[in-house]
Amino acid sequence: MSELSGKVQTVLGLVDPDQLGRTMTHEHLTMTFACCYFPPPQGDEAVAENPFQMQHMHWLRQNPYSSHENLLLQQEVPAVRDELLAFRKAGGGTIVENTTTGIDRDLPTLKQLSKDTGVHVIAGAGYYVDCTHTEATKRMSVEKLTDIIVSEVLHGADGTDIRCGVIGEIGTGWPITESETKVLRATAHAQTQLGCPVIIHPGRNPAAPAEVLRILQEAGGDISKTVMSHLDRTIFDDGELLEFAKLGCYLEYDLFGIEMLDYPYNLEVDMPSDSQRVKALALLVKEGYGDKVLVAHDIHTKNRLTKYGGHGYSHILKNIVPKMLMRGISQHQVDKILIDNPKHWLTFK
Ligand SMILES: CCC(=O)NCCS(=O)(=O)O
Repeated sequence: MSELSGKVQTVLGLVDPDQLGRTMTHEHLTMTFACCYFPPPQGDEAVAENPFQMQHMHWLRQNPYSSHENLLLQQEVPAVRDELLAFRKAGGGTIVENTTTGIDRDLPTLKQLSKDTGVHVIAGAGYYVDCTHTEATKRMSVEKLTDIIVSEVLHGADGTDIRCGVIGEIGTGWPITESETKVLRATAHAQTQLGCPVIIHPGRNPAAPAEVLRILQEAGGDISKTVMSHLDRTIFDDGELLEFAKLGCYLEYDLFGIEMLDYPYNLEVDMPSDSQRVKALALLVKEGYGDKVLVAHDIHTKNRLTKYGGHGYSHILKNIVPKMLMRGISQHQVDKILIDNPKHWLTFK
């Protein structure tokens, strides 16, 4: 039995799972999203160059990916520190920080933020989507990728001794590329060796989540210890959602706080509102999947920080939980979603 077994691995070391408390399973505290810049609508170029003014806040909420500066969350460490203190005050305990190789993971900063605020932070191993893979990464064998991921968990990542406590978010697009497929296989192999939690960023197509699970399962991955992220922008039909839920992974609604009309990465998608997200959670609970539901905000741009008039990392605790209760999700079930399910997912086998 490894020393990790029965424990959760934070950036400050191993902790007992009961210490985690209310947990956001998909956030970013420091990262760059420059890889996903999307040009502004014609005529909006000047606003896009200088969006952080009160009169542009609505524009920024609708076009968050069309301002270069908005994509540089790593410039906001002091504001994020304040946010984490507020998160603790609101009853939060733990953040799973999903930044992986390709979007500027910064482990020393995560460690410092955890020390400064008392919030447990769990860092992610592995690789983001194909367009961030270097040529060297694309040339690696599955075995080499597996060794790197295992080492990030056992010994530390990015030349530090700070260890990751989950694999992911592992980035995939649609269709899934050859390099992403290799990373998925390596993820499954590493998970088999480590007995660790895995979290996936699926492509923007309703078929993408199941295809990722198929690849992981074929490579020996443990689906029951795997989270499928971003279901809010991926599966819209209730019947399809319940079919997907049968596959046995954790089901994550992690874009709470994002309310936008046109989702630039897939204009076919109608991004749901927070009320619609709560409705999806209520459906999953009613249909017996309450042990599998997880929630988060996936903050990855500056405008979502309270410093810039955004909802911040405490939005779920302060605003969404009351809404969940109002829509018939019991307090017991809310506690499962915020405390028990994250704890079971994050504990090493
Ligand atoms: C790195 C953050 C991330 O990938 N977030 C998901 C954004 S979206 O694909 O849901 O638009």
